[in-house]
Amino acid sequence: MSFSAGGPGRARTVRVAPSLLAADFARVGAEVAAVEQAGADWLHLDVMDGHFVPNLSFGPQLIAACRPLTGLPFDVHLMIAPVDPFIAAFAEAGAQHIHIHIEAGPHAHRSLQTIKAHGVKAGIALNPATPADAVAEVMDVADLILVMTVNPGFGGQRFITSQLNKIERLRRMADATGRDIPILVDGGIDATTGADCVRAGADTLVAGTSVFGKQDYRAAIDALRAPAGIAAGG
Ligand SMILES: O=C(CO)[C@H](O)[C@H](O)COP(=O)(O)O
Repeated sequence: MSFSAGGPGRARTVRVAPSLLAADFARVGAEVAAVEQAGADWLHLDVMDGHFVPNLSFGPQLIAACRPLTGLPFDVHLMIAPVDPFIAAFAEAGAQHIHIHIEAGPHAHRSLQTIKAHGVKAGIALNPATPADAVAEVMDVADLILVMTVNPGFGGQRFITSQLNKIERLRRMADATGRDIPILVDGGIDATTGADCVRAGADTLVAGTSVFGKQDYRAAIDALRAPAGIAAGG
């Protein structure tokens, strides 16, 4: 079946953003280069603090070390609280996008403004238990929306189907702004769940296991894009 990404009546480009969390950390530079060669659109970088989420990953030093290795936009997902003291460090490390969680508080609107003041696109992320309406009052400053389709903290989890309705609602809210606001989905994304998300209104598929867990990264990225029948994004 072929369909337009981004919901009914809207033709959008589908992007694939491999999540470095699932890469071989002993070969991180080579992994970054490999997904760029394989046709990734963005590189997704998951930062975890062991407090906002029950896991640790990496910080701005690793992101800065990867920055010279690739031309891919760095899509940095901060699963940390508090967030404000660290925004400058991630901007300076070379992020093109920084997502913060609406649940991380306490002043998400200010945090998004701070990200933008650094010349970086500001994304708002929602956990699965958080309703779409929770981000209504930050839509004026959000450049991107990141819908967690698993509970954050770990790769390799099962996609939570109830998030599809939320993606539809968020697509309507994003379109109502009159601005082009990408909607990312993150967690348990493969060719099947990714296609469901694109039908619901998402346009950017964050994928860890379904890219780095495969032998052939190009085939994996192509398989994620294929159900939408749409070419690589910008
Ligand atoms: O944010 C994340 C976890 O908090 C990861 O980006 C996400 O889980 C992707 O991993 P996978 O595709 O393996 O589910």
